[in-house]
Amino acid sequence: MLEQTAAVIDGKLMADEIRSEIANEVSRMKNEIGKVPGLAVVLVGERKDSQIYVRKKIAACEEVGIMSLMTELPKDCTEIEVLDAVSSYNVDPAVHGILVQLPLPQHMNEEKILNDVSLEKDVDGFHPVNMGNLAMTGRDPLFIPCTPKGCIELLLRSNVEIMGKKVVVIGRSNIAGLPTSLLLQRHHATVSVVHAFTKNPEKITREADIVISAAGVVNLVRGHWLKPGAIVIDVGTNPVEDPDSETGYTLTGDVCYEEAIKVASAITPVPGGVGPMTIAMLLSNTLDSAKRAYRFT
Ligand SMILES: Nc1nc(=O)c2c([nH]1)NC[C@@H]1CN(c3ccc(C(=O)N[C@@H](CCC(=O)O)C(=O)O)cc3)C=[N+]21
Repeated sequence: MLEQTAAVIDGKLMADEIRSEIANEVSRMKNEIGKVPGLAVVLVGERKDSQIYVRKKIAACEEVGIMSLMTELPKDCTEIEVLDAVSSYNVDPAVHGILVQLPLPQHMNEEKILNDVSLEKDVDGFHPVNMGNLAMTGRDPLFIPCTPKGCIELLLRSNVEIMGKKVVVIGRSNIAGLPTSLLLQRHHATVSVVHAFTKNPEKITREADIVISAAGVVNLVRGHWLKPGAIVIDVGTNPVEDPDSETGYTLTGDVCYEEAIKVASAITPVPGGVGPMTIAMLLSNTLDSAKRAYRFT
C-alpha cells in the first residue's frame, strides 16, 4: 500500500505572489501621489540570525519599491541611543513603519522601547495598545503582528477553514504564540494553547484539526502528536549549527517533518513556509500604514 504524504504548503510561492501584489500597489501610489511607503529598522547587537533576517527584510522592501532606512547599534550601546533612534523615526514623515528587531540585548528594557514606537508606525504590532486591541472583541488593532497574520494567510490561501475548528497553538511568546492564539479566536476557531508547563501536550495536540507550533524547540512535534489528517503550521525558526552551510547554521522548525508528513494532510516546510510570509506581511503592514498616512485608497 502506498503511504500517504501531506501536501506541502508553499509559503515561499504565496509570499512571492503577495509581494508582487504589494509592488503593484506601491507603484500605483507612486504614480498617483508621488509618494512611497517607508520602513525603518533598528538593529541592536551582532546576532548573526538577526542580521540575516534584517537583511532579508530590507531586500524585500527594495524589491517592492518600499523605501528603507536602518539604524545599527552595537550591543553595548545605551537604551537612550535606541530610544533616540525610535524617536527620530517616529517624527520622520517619510517613515510609515518602525521595526525594532528582537531580541534586544539583555540589559535593555524591551517593554520601554516597544512602548515608545508610535502606534501609527508599529508595523510589527508589538505595541501593548495594538496587542490589547487585538485581544479585545470589537476593536480593530491598527496592525496585526506579521507572523500570526502570515499563518492565517497560509491557511486561507490553502482553502483551510478556520471557523469552528479545533486549533492548538504551541508556545505563548509575545511575538508568535500569544498573538496567533488571539488572531485565531477572531477567526472563530476553538483555541487551546500548550506551553512548557503543559502536562502531556501530545494528548491535546492529537485532538487538533490544526496545529500551529511556535515553541522554538527542534523536533518537538512528533508524528504521534498529530491527528491523522491534521494541518500543521511550523513557526519554528531554530538555527541549528551546520559547518557545511555558508552562514554556519541551517534553519529547522519545531516539527519532526519526516514523521509529520506521514500523518498530516498539509504542512508548511522550514525554510519556505512561515518565514517568507512573515516578511510579506511586514511589507503589507508598511503599505497599509503609508496608505493611512496619505489617505490613499
Ligand atoms: N521585531 C521583530 N520582528 C520580527 O518579525 C522578528 C523579530 N523581531 N525577531 C526574529 C523573528 C524571526 N523572523 C523571521 C523572519 C523571516 C524568516 C525567513 O525569511 N526565513 C526563511 C529563510 C531564512 C534562512 O534560510 O536563513 C524561510 O523560512 O524560508 C525567518 C524568521 C522575524 N522575526
